[in-house]
Amino acid sequence: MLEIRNLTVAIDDVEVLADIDLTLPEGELHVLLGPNGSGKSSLLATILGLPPYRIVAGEILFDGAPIQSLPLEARARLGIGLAYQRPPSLEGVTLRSFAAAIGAEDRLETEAAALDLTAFLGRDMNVGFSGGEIKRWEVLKLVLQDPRLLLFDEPESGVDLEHVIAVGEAIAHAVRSPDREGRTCSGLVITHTGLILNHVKADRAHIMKDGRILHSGDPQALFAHIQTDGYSVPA
Ligand SMILES: Nc1ncnc2c1ncn2[C@@H]1O[C@H](COP(=O)(O)OP(=O)(O)OP(=O)(O)O)[C@@H](O)[C@H]1O
Repeated sequence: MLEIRNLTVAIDDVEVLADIDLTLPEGELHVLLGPNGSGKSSLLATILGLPPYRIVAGEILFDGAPIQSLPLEARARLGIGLAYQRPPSLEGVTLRSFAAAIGAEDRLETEAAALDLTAFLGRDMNVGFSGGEIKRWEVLKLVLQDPRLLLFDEPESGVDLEHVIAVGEAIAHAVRSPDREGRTCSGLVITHTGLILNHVKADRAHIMKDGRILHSGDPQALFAHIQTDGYSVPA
């Protein structure tokens, strides 16, 4: 579904990603691991086409076609969606009105209940939400958008241990179920804590460092390696 080849990306003249190669097949869920500032969020933002990231070299293929020249809106229409690390507040837009605006009212109650957000549906987006509530709504928002390629930037950070289960199950369900047109989805999830790995059966993990993919392999094995030996290449 997603193929990234030799991707180098800069902000102004500063390189933030270098020679990234990553293949995410249809139906798979991969995780990105790596220290602060290693380029994980930059990679997700570049896939979606967010500013200020500038592709210096390489290409991003979605369903075999290059998308790096397409504007963000066109990539979203192709079915690429991102749950942001730090989403903004939006006064005057309730969760219910957002769901109506994207034609997802029919699924709102069920999906909101799964993430324990039923009581929030009349509130303005993220206004006065706690840190964990913001992250749960961010996951729900992406689920409601029903993308084919789901990108999650630290979806469980700040989420309490009970609700991490709900977040993990919502991600697993969204990635492993077909979209509304019956097409297979894929997911890419950034995690520091690894908690999400207990609830999402990830197919592959990639360790990023200094803007590069250092190593790829089995998610549980790589996470265990990081806990003992840090972000290094396993022997
Ligand atoms: N808009 C920007 N302007 C300047 N520098 C930026 C910008 N966005 C990212 N960077 C820099 O690019 C590097 C990679 O940042 P990025 O957010 O991708 O890291 P990350 O791996 O997601 O980190 P974390 O785990 O802390 O979220 C960092 O050094 C960061 O300061």
